[in-house]
Parts: sequence; structure tokens; C-alpha cells
Amino acid sequence: MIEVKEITKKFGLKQVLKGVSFTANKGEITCLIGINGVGKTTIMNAIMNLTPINSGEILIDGEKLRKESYEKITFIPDAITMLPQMTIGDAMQFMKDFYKSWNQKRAAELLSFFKLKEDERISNLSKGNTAKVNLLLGLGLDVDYLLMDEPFSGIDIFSREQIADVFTSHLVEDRGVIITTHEINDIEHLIDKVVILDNGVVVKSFNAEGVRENEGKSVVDVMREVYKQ
Ligand SMILES: Nc1ncnc2c1ncn2[C@@H]1O[C@H](COP(=O)(O)OP(=O)(O)OP(=O)(O)O)[C@@H](O)[C@H]1O
Repeated sequence: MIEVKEITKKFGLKQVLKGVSFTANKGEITCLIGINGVGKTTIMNAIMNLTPINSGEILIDGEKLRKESYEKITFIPDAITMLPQMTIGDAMQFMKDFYKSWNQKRAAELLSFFKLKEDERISNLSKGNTAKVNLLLGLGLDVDYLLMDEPFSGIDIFSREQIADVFTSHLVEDRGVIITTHEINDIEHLIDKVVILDNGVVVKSFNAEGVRENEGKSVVDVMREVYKQ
């Protein structure tokens, strides 16, 4: 389990996070939702130790973040991190050489799931295929937790559907996923837990299926209530 406990973060005079707490379990998709600038990426960066927090703590499976924590967790960025002259196959080979936890079999399966070709150059990838390659490189690692910042941003509907499908497949298995997205409609049916942020704190956190079944509301309905729109 990832436990985010009362974290605060200030950029200059701006207090972006004012005591954010939530948990994300293995085997579940937890979705961080909030309007632009609310601090979703900052939370992801804090979990990945890419930005120092001012107070609070983050635990992974009950332990404080340390170097070894990052053998359990990976961040899937929205921009490609491989050199443009590489092919997808080169990028996969790089991951294999660099990470003990690389799972070549799963990566090969993802390659065919996304209908990507190993000899395609990174520089020639469309935005949708870039997102798929990023997902392949992240999901190819045998880690327990995956963080994804806006995996659907600027991507056509068919690619979005394909990316959403991967979440329900055995390729994600029983891992824990934390995702930020503005494209809630695309993944509403996949989300287990929703964490709504506003004004530096978590204003509502709920089980998506529970709200759907017990109150007949969609995640967007709840979001509208929270933001009174
Ligand atoms: N390195 C930084 N220096 C100064 N301010 C920053 C920095 N990183 C983020 N911020 C500010 O912190 C706030 C939260 O940013 P963040 O990117 O976390 O929001 P977000 O919820 O992910 O937004 P979006 O939905 O637009 O992606 C914003 O006001 C942003 O300008």
C-alpha cells in the first residue's frame, strides 16, 4: 500500500499542498482528480522523490521512502525519455540491460497488444504511440506500483480505448496504479478509488463502484457536486 500522510508543499510563497492524505492499494486503480494546478503532478513527484515535501510522510508497504522503494514503484511520464534515434526495440533492450526487474516476456506481449513494431524509431512515433511505448516501458518492469500522469492527454479515442483496455488486462495484474487524468469518462469504469483534490487538500475520497451502485452517480457527478459546477 502507498500511504500519503498529511503532506505539505510550498513553492515560494504558494502553498500548493496543505496536508494531503490518501492511500492507494495494490490491485486497485486510484485516480487523483482535480482542476488544473491543484497539485496532482506535485503529489506524483513527491511519491517519486522528485520534489522534496515540506512536511508529512509517504510510506510504501509500511516503510518510509528510501532508495530501495524505487525497486517497487515506477513513474510513467507523458513524454518519451528515450533518445529519438533509438528504435522501440533499442529502448526495450536498454530497459533489459539497465533494470533487473525488466520482464521481457510481458514487454513483448505489450508490444503486440499495442500493435507496435520493434524497428520503429522513437523520433517517428505519433503522440498516441509515444504514450503506448511509455506504458510498455513502465509496465515491462516487475514493480508493484505504477504512477501515471495524464496517460490519455492529447490522444485519439481509439488509442485511449486501447490504453484503457490494458488496465483491465493481466498485463497490469494485481499491481497498484495511481493515475491522474482529466479524461475521466475514458476510465470511469476502471477506477476503484477516486481522490478529489481542491485547495491543497483531499476534499473527497470514495469507491467509484460504491457511489455508482448505491447513489447512482458517476465520478463526474460527484466532481460537479464538489466543485459546485
Ligand atoms: N517547480 C515549481 N516551481 C514553482 N511552482 C510550481 C512548480 N511545480 C508546480 N508548481 C505550481 O504548483 C501548482 C500545482 O502544480 P501541479 O503541476 O502539481 O498541478 P496539477 O494538478 O498537476 O495541474 P494540471 O492538471 O494542470 O496538470 C501550480 O500552481 C504550479 O504552477
